[in-house]
Order: sequence, then C-alpha cells, then structure tokens
Amino acid sequence: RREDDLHIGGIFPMEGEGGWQGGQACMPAADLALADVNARSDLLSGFKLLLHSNDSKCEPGLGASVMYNLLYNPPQKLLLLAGCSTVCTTVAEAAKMWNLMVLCYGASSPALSDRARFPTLFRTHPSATVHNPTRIKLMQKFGWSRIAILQQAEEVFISTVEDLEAHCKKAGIEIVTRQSFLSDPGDAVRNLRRQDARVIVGLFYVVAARRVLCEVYKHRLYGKSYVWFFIGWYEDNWFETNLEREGIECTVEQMREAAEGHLTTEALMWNQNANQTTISGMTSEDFRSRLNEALREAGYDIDGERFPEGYQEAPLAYDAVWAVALAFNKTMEKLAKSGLSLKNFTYTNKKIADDIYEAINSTSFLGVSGLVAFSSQGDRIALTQIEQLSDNHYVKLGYYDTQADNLTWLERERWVGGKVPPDRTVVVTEL
Ligand SMILES: CC1(C)CO[C@@H](CC(=O)O)CN1
Repeated sequence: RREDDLHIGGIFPMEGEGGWQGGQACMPAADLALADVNARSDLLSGFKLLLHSNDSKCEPGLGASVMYNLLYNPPQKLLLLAGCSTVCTTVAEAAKMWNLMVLCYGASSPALSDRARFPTLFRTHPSATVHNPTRIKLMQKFGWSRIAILQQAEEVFISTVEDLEAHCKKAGIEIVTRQSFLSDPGDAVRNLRRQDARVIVGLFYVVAARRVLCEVYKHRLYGKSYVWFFIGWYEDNWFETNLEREGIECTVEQMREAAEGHLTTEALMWNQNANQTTISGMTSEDFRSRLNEALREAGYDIDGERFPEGYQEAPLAYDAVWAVALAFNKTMEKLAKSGLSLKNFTYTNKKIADDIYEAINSTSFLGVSGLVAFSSQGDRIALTQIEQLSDNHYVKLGYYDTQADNLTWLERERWVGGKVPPDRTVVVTEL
C-alpha cells in the first residue's frame, strides 16, 4: 500500500432482491471516474484516490455492517459513497460519529434533506421533492388551481406529498382530495371520481402505477376531461409490460387508452447539451459510449438493450467521484499551508472534517450529469424535464430550472379533447 494513497469507501446496491440495485451501473461509472481523476496530474498533487467497494443489496442492515467493515479495517477511509435511500439514511446517520462525509449518488428520499440528522450528507442524486416546483409551474401555466393527489403509502411519497402540499398552499392551489393506498388503489381511485377530481398528481412505484392505470380505465378517469401527472423515471413502455405477471385485468389497448396524454416530471441526470464539454473533457454522450463499453466488458448485452439497473443514474455516481476529488484537492491545498495533508485525517479529527465539508459544500462544476452544486441541506440542485405520452411514446415538452424559475417550453403538448382540460366542471349558463 503506497504512502500517498487516499482511501474512500464505496457502498453499492448490487445483487439484492428488493429496492434499487443501481450499483450495477453506478459502480462501473465510479470506477471510470477514479481512473479519470487519477490520470489528471493537476489533481491531488501526486496522491492516488482508491475506492474500496462493497455490496449493500440496498439493505440498510447489510449497509451498516459493510460500513463497519470499511471503518474497522485498515486503511483508514476519508469519506463514504453510498446509494439507496434506506442505506444512505443508516450510513449518513452513523458516519458523523467518525467525522466522515457521505456522498450519496442514488438516494431520492426527501427525509435526507435534514442537516440535524445528517450533518455530513451530500447527494448528487436530487431529492424527489425536486419535481414539486415543476408540477406547480405547470399548474400555473395551464390555469389549474384545483388538484387532487393519489399516492402509494411509502415514506418517499408521503414526504414528497407533504412538500407538494406546502408548495400548493403558497401558490394558492386547492387540493380537493388526497387519496393514499398500500397496494390496491381501487377504493382510492373510486374516491377521486366521487370528488370530481380532474387534475391528479400520482406518486407511486411502477408496479402500483400499472394497477392505478387499470383502475383509472375502469372508472373512466381519463380522456379529454382529465390530466394525470405521473413520475417520469419509469421505463418508457411501463404501461404495456408485465400485465399478465402482475395480474392486471386491463388489456394493452385499454392501458394505452387510459395512459394517453399524461404528463411526467423527472430530474435530469444526463447533461442535456450533448456536445458540451464537461470537467472531465468528455461530453455526456462521450461518457455514455465509455460506460456502454465498460458494461459490455462486464457482460451486459447493451446492444440488445439489456441495461443494468442504475444506468439512468450512472452520471450521478461518475460526478460524485469528481466532486470528491475536487473537494480533496481544495482541502489538500488549504492543509498544505499549515504543513498538513489529508494523511493527517483521523476519525476524531473534526478540524480536517470541517475543511472537507467546506470544500464539498462549495462544489460547483459541470459534470456529465449537468451542473453539480449542493443546497445548504446537501441536496443536489438539478433541472427537471417534462414529457407527455402521445400515441404511446414520450414527447419532450420542456425543461424547468427551479433556481432561476425558468421554464423552457417547446409548445409540443397535445390534448385529447383539442384544448387544455379544465380543473373543474365548467357550468355554462345560457345568457
Ligand atoms: C429515480 C430513482 C429510481 C429514485 O430512487 C432512487 C433510489 C432510492 O432513492 O433509494 C434511484 N433513482
């Protein structure tokens, strides 16, 4: 082990059953970034960054034991990378006891935006609440001030809805009803009809989304008088697949009919300007080619569209390693002024931990996932993308920059009834 090595721990969800096994693409992406930052002579002045990776299976308990192994076995680690909201929650809550920063590349839970519980957490993956200002912006654009919410009873959606309700209150948008369900959305959808809901924000995982859509078809809660907001990170043909396996009673045609015209919001994870050179010298498309090559070598049939889980989030893991390298570089320069280096860091050295915190907190660079910068809560500041399902394929409608309150609109939206659906029953009185 060379004296001038800097060590970080990496906790990746690889081979688990439940949750998000996004380490499959994110670990190769992190390895690419390690090779790139270590090849730069202008970074970390002769030190080499080494990543010690372990599988968490997206299970918090296993994540905790992997973390203890990383911390109680030499060499000493300077920082931890982690994915999955559940694992990040456990690791980030504990890491402060070792004065370790935690950089999460795959955690969307709004509960993580809490400096009291997670004083050393940063994430290149945006919080699920990043969708909410975009949803409000669209409601204002189309004149919808009366909406309904349908959510699955999962922590990430419960806290996202709380944030959405706060945004609606501020914007003067009335929530006529908020329906939630555990796994069967039947009653909840029936209640939406009873309350004459017209503009509905849906928050659930993709398996629940298929159940919702079939209920929507059965209760005829779709077509020219309705607008649905779905989450945009489901796979593109989510409403047509797995129907038999998941016991969905609707046919593909019925699902397509119910899905026609719905809107989606999602955080942008790949820099949109495909030919913009980023800090690594690559464009996001160059990165895609290199990542695909690395995944082919790992045995994935990329050309057969057999992508590993976490492919969408891979730029977040690549940029997380760059954020670490740049922050360590900044800290090394500061420490050198007092004759110290990161080799002086120990798990009880709060002073150097504060220097590393400061360096990460002031991050700002163009990565393959776009501009990498963090809020005071350590949240990724990200752009969102709006799409609409038109004839069974998603059409980009625009992008929203929340920080600048700037909506880029492409004027491509189409409404089943030829005009924007109203948010309530319109009573036409004969004059
Ligand atoms: C967009 C998604 C799929 C949201 O969940 C993240 C995983 C998690 O929050 O546990 C990964 N990225």
